Amino acid sequence: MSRHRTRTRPPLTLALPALLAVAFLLLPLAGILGRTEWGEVGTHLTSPGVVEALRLSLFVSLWALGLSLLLGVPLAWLLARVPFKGKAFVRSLVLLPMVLPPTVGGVALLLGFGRRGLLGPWLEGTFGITLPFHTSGAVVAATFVAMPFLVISLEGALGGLKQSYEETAASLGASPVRVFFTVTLPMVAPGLIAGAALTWARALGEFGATITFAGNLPGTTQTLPLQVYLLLQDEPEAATSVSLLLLVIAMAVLIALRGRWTGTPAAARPAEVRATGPGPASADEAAAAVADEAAETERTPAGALSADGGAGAPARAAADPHDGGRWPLHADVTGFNELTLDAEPGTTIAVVGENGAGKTTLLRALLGLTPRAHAQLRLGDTDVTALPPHQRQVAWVPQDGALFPHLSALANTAYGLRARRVPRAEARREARLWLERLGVGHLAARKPAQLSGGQAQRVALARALAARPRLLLLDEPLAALDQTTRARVRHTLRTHLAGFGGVCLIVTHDPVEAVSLADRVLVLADGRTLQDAPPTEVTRHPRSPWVARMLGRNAWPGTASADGLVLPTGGRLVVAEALPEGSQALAIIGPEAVSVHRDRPAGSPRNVWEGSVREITAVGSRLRVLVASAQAPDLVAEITPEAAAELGLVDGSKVWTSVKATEVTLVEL
Ligand SMILES: Nc1ncnc2c1ncn2[C@@H]1O[C@H](COP(=O)(O)OP(=O)(O)OP(=O)(O)O)[C@@H](O)[C@H]1O
Repeated sequence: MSRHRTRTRPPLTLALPALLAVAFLLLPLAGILGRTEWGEVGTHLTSPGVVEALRLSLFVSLWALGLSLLLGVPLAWLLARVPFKGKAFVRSLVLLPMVLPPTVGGVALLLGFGRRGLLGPWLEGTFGITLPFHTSGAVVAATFVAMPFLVISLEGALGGLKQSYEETAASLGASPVRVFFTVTLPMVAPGLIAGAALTWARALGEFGATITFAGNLPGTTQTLPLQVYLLLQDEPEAATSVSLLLLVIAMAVLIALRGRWTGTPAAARPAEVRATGPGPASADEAAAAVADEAAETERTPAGALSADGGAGAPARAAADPHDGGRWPLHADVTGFNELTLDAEPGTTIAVVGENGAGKTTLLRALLGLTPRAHAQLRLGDTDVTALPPHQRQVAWVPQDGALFPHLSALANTAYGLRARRVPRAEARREARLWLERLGVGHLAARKPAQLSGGQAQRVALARALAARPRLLLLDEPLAALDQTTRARVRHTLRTHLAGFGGVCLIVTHDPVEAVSLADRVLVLADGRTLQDAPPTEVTRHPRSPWVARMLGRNAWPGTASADGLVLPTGGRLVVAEALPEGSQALAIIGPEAVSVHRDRPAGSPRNVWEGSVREITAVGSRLRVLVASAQAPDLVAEITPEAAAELGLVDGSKVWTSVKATEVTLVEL
């Protein structure tokens, strides 16, 4: 869709009333400007009465702002974050002073806090405070009408803030208070500043509630708006000058905010990610990637700068900043996930499974961030089950990295160390070391918005590793990267995970990642373990059609018979090594084991089907041919482009496929 809208002439029926509305709003302002006696403005505004009222107005409005911040910030936080009964009522209560006529507000304040009001006698008896006819009364009146601006603006900003920022900060070791002051508050700052400015401007202009509740005593409660009202009777020119002053202040606030009062935190935008499609989907590619990376690893000593490390990393980057601890993992997870996980220090486990299988829920349970699943978790000798997320030493890299947008790459990376009270200089030095190890040392001063998707991911990883975790959780760490960057970062990741003394869980949908990065593949289905085995075992004997297909294999479920498998369609598959008859099984056929022929093949293969080519796709230097048949499920064959040309294969070609019985592996389900 084009980003440029064609300029169209607005329909007259809309344009006319809209213009009238603008004129309606503009005319009174023009009146003030037109009637101002410009030569006298200085005299009017410096008269003792006006100076006194201005001083009082500033005093009252700043106090009202202070009170609004003190009470309104927690209230906005409560409304945005905590589910509780009666929230709609509280929100209406907050908004009420905005729609209530201010004089009614003043009456209500009198009946609540006045001398004969509900709380007044107690305030007077206990503290000697009498609000009406006192400056404090003017402050209360201004706070009453102005605080809603702060609360709704901040609530909007907090609501728009993705919680993964705060959760990541907690996983890096920051206490809730630290998270609030170092992440939440800076990220909602635009909303907070806008709300505060509007609150102040509203308090400065308050009239009705103040005159009703606090009276109109010069020097005590007579603020500028009240003075304007008085001056209008005796000195209309002076009233115009003071009105002009208030108008200028109000306009200045609005112009400074430029519409930011909607409260959307500008900083909430995650670092731009250059997303591309999912990764290659064949086990061969995975194997090729492993081979490539093994070669790379040979050339790159562990701990040294990676292949993509960026030029000029200093030699000290080769020092190992891992603190040398070894933390085996034991987890019993209950709830949506029902599984037990044991892993030796240094194990990398790829967590795979269909959408909704419970991968993210498992990670969040280990972090202690979800009530949907509970993890009894032991890391090394420490049982961390009862500890809050920030004390578990479980670092989490969510899918989008969740780099704090208001901090530089360096400050992001140092965040976990600072949270653990490492002195600033040392934390920054160690953070720089990690950035260099991950090949992004030269980007230390950049903000996340100035990083590419790949760079941001590496910074996020550096940040997690720098926090000295005992368990590392990576949620699709490479999903957002293009193929080339993905291969590089994968290599970097492997190098650094090799030195990590804890367990690392990587959620992935990419078979290359699962096979090449992990020592074990944990396959989840409905929150439970379907398979937990080394990648080679999962590739050879996948225990679910989904995993098999994810790894690029053909997977046909069926019922074991004496010589092979009976397919649900009624067809048969002959295998060399049969399973006990009647058991449910999965036949795994590598696409390279499927032969494609133009005519029915003669000779040994017993599994022969007639079909037609439905799709031909290129995968690396080979072609994958999808053949549909009436007698068997769809079958993918992998052949060379030369073979395809010889056979004259195009979409729709009639072909025969065959698979030797020895090439089929049956896996009992
Ligand atoms: N907050 C929640 N409340 C209720 N159900 C939820 C919540 N979050 C997730 N679920 C459900 O729990 C199940 C597991 O979700 P989870 O996000 O862990 O799956 P996943 O394996 O990570 O999926 P994906 O690959 O799509 O990210 C899904 O059925 C999902 O709909």
